[in-house]
Amino acid sequence: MGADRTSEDEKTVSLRRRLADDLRLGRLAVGLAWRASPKALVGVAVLLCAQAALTPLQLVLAREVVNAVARHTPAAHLAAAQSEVPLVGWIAAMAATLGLGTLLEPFSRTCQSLVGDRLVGFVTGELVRAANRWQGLARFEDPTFADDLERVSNQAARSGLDLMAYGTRAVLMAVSLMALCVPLIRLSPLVPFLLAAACLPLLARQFDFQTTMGSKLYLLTPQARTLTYSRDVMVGTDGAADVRLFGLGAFFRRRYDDAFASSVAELNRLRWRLTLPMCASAGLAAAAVGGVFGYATWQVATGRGSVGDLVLYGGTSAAVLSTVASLGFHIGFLPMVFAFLPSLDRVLNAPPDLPESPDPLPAPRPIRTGIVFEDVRFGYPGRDEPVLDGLSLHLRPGESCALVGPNGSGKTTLVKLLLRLYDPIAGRVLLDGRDLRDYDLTDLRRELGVLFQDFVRYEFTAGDNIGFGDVASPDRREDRRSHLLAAAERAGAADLLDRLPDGLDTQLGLSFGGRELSGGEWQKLALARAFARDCQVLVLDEPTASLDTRTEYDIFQRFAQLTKGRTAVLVSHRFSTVRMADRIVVLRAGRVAEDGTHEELMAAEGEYARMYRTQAAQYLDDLEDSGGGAADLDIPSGERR
Ligand SMILES: Nc1ncnc2c1ncn2[C@@H]1O[C@H](COP(=O)(O)OP(=O)(O)OP(=O)(O)O)[C@@H](O)[C@H]1O
Repeated sequence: MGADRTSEDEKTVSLRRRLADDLRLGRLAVGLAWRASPKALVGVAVLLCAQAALTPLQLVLAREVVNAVARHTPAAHLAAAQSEVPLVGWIAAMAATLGLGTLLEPFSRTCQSLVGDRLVGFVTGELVRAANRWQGLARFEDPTFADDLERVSNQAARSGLDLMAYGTRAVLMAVSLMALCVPLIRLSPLVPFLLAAACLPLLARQFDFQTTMGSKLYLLTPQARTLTYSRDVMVGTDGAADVRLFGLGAFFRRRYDDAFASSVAELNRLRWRLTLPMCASAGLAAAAVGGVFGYATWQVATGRGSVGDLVLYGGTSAAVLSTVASLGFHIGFLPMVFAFLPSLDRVLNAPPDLPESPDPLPAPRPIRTGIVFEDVRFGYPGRDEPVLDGLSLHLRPGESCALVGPNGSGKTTLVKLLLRLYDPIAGRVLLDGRDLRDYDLTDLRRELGVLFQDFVRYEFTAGDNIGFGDVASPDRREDRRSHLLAAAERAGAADLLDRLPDGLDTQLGLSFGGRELSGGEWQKLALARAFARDCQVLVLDEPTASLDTRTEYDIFQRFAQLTKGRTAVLVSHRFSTVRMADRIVVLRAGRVAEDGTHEELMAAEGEYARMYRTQAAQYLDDLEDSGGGAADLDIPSGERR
């Protein structure tokens, strides 16, 4: 007995919590709609109320018209009847309500579209605002969060309006159902109850249909994302060449069709499973309405009611049936909206993904003691083994350090920790002796310039592609163009700008009819972007991978000057590039395996020396072909082939 009561109490508490949660989510969604478009939202609510009030009003007016006409039959009295004020008044009122109904419908739809469009724009704005607050990468790489983002973009964005519109309609329909029952009481007090009993199963089935379909759609989000991904591979520019050259079109099409068919088949199975019992319930409700109409006809025929009453009872019963049917749909839609609201909540109210210090320090300027990795351990979520495991390294200010190591040894991961795109699982990354987590992240990032291996090709102007490295101070720089040109010059992109029809103002990329660049040309602009930043730490991940040997050689010649006064971290497999650095660090198994100058590592005859010799031979061949020379590179004869 006591246990039963405890479980009942628990149920009540959990129900209360759910209700409180749903209320909070509802407030969030409607609040967004309100902030997006308050006036139009009020307009929608008023119009919906007016529309809902019209149906019972029209039925009452119809009864009055018919009764007034019936009072004047036979036909000889009709002319007199038409001149009567009440009849004319009823007809005019009836016509007015019909006209108003016709008028309100498009008006109401337009208002809803207006709120809908504004709401989608507003929620997207909020989404971008929220995304800008997330400073790390982990959240963007989490597939569960990606599902939430998909739901917000597709289903949840309009939820505030949907809740408002469907909720208001449902309430008004319930009120109008009650209003419709009033005249039926006159027919017999039992009639509304019998009708309600016969219509309830239909209401329940409609509700069940909507909620079950809503949950299914929610669960199918990962499949929907897979479909979108496959579609993008097939019709997007990224996969266009591969798909054609490897003949992948039919293959992907089949995979897409299969995945699509299996999702749709699941939905259809469910639809049919829910529709058949719904039809049975609808049949029961229709039979009840028919019964009421038959009973009303018998009453009128036996002199216990007017012809107008017959119209009223018949119309009312039919209106009850159609109202119940759409009430089920409207109420059922609400849990479907609620199913997607937690995603909206999780996305818009996601806490900061990287812990923020309550009292953050400004980034040091200048950096005095440098950057220290102190026994750092880091692994990506979902992977058992760590990528970095007990890594320790000191990057001194003003020093350039190259990271080398086999694929997957953690070079890029290390620089991402340095840029605080992730936090270590154990150990610390220190800047001037303080944990990176103690600094104001925005301020810290101002001191970091970066060129990633998979740099972004912005389909904007060439000037934007460079200037995005320095958006913090575009207005302060009066000499912005010369600043961008100087960055381009340092990255070896000056010739490229000369060749572009509008120089810095040339639109790039094919999506908007701009000029397409080669991989190396894009990389030069990305390098210029990194150089455009007035920062103290420069991170260059494979900066010369796509550059021709000549350009790489030029950069090599000026590297010390380009990184002067900055701490530079260089990740590269090209030993010609690696040699530019003051110091070289070899990573293996998540730790520092070798550390020293080029000469020291060559003398140590370790893995670095072996890899360098293998590559130097090939590089020298390339350089001779492009007009450079081994002498320029200062490669001692002992290091050559
Ligand atoms: N975002 C990520 N999520 C999960 N695992 C990742 C992620 N990025 C990298 N990894 C894994 O971490 C390991 C180290 O990757 P990282 O990119 O740091 O290596 P790298 O030394 O820079 O390699 P490369 O020389 O090929 O550029 C790899 O095994 C990779 O699969």
